[in-house]
Amino acid sequence: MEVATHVPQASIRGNGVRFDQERLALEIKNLDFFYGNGFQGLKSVNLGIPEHKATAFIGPSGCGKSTLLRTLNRMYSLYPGQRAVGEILLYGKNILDPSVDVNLLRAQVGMVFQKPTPFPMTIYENIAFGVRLYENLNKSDMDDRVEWALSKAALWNEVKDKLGQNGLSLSGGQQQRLCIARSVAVKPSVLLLDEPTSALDPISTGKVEELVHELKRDYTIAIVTHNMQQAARVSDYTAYMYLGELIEFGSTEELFFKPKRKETEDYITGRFG
Ligand SMILES: Nc1ncnc2c1ncn2[C@@H]1O[C@H](COP(=O)(O)OP(=O)(O)OP(=O)(O)O)[C@@H](O)[C@H]1O
Repeated sequence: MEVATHVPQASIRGNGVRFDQERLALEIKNLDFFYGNGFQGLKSVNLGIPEHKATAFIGPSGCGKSTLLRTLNRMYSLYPGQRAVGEILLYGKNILDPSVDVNLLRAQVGMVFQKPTPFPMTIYENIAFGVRLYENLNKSDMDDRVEWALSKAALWNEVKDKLGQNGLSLSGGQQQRLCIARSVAVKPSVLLLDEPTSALDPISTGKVEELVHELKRDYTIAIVTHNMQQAARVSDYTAYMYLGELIEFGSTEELFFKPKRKETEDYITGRFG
């Protein structure tokens, strides 16, 4: 796979933001998205997502946050008639190219959904099942991988004595961390989190937020959230969207404290949305 080089000094990405010396995991170029009924969900989105950072997508309900996230591993292509036009470069390779193997893509770009979705199988199998699709590990290596993934998702200590129990027997917050472990187990480079805490209690939410901080050391994270405080807590960069357009993108601090666009300021300050 082609590897993107460091972005040159003062290069411009995503509505004017500068990424001095940031390496981009994903570059979205002139992206339009159409639902099966012809509705245009994204309009000419240009955005660079820096490697090993957390980037939040915020904006009012229906602005296209989830639509954008679902283009990044072509999740939309499970639905007939939906199409993305433009380019999404993952380390320089266009994932919208029809020759891309979407199963391999989804291992490289993992996704965690709003509601925890463990498989109805044991905790161990929840992790091992996905790994077996891509790798042929012996029992001892698979045991190590399961422990590694559960540790990465800060769940190992809570489940190490009950790996044979059904994943659905865990609490909601534990189930969500199990889903994160399942994505991590296949060693992705990017993790997409679609409102990962909206079904969780505050303590579980805090654990998942802490996890985002830990995980971005090894993975690039894109997170959709309707909660601005959460975006401010977990992300390094924030994209504000409205009606399918990317209105403003910048460091989270700048976007929240010194937004460049009036629309962003109105949303952040609660005058709109
Ligand atoms: N399957 C679909 N067919 C047609 N239009 C759709 C479909 N799914 C979503 N949309 C429309 O696309 C737009 C963007 O939806 P999307 O789910 O990306 O918004 P969002 O910003 O994630 O919203 P929320 O915060 O409410 O989850 C909305 O106007 C929505 O009605």
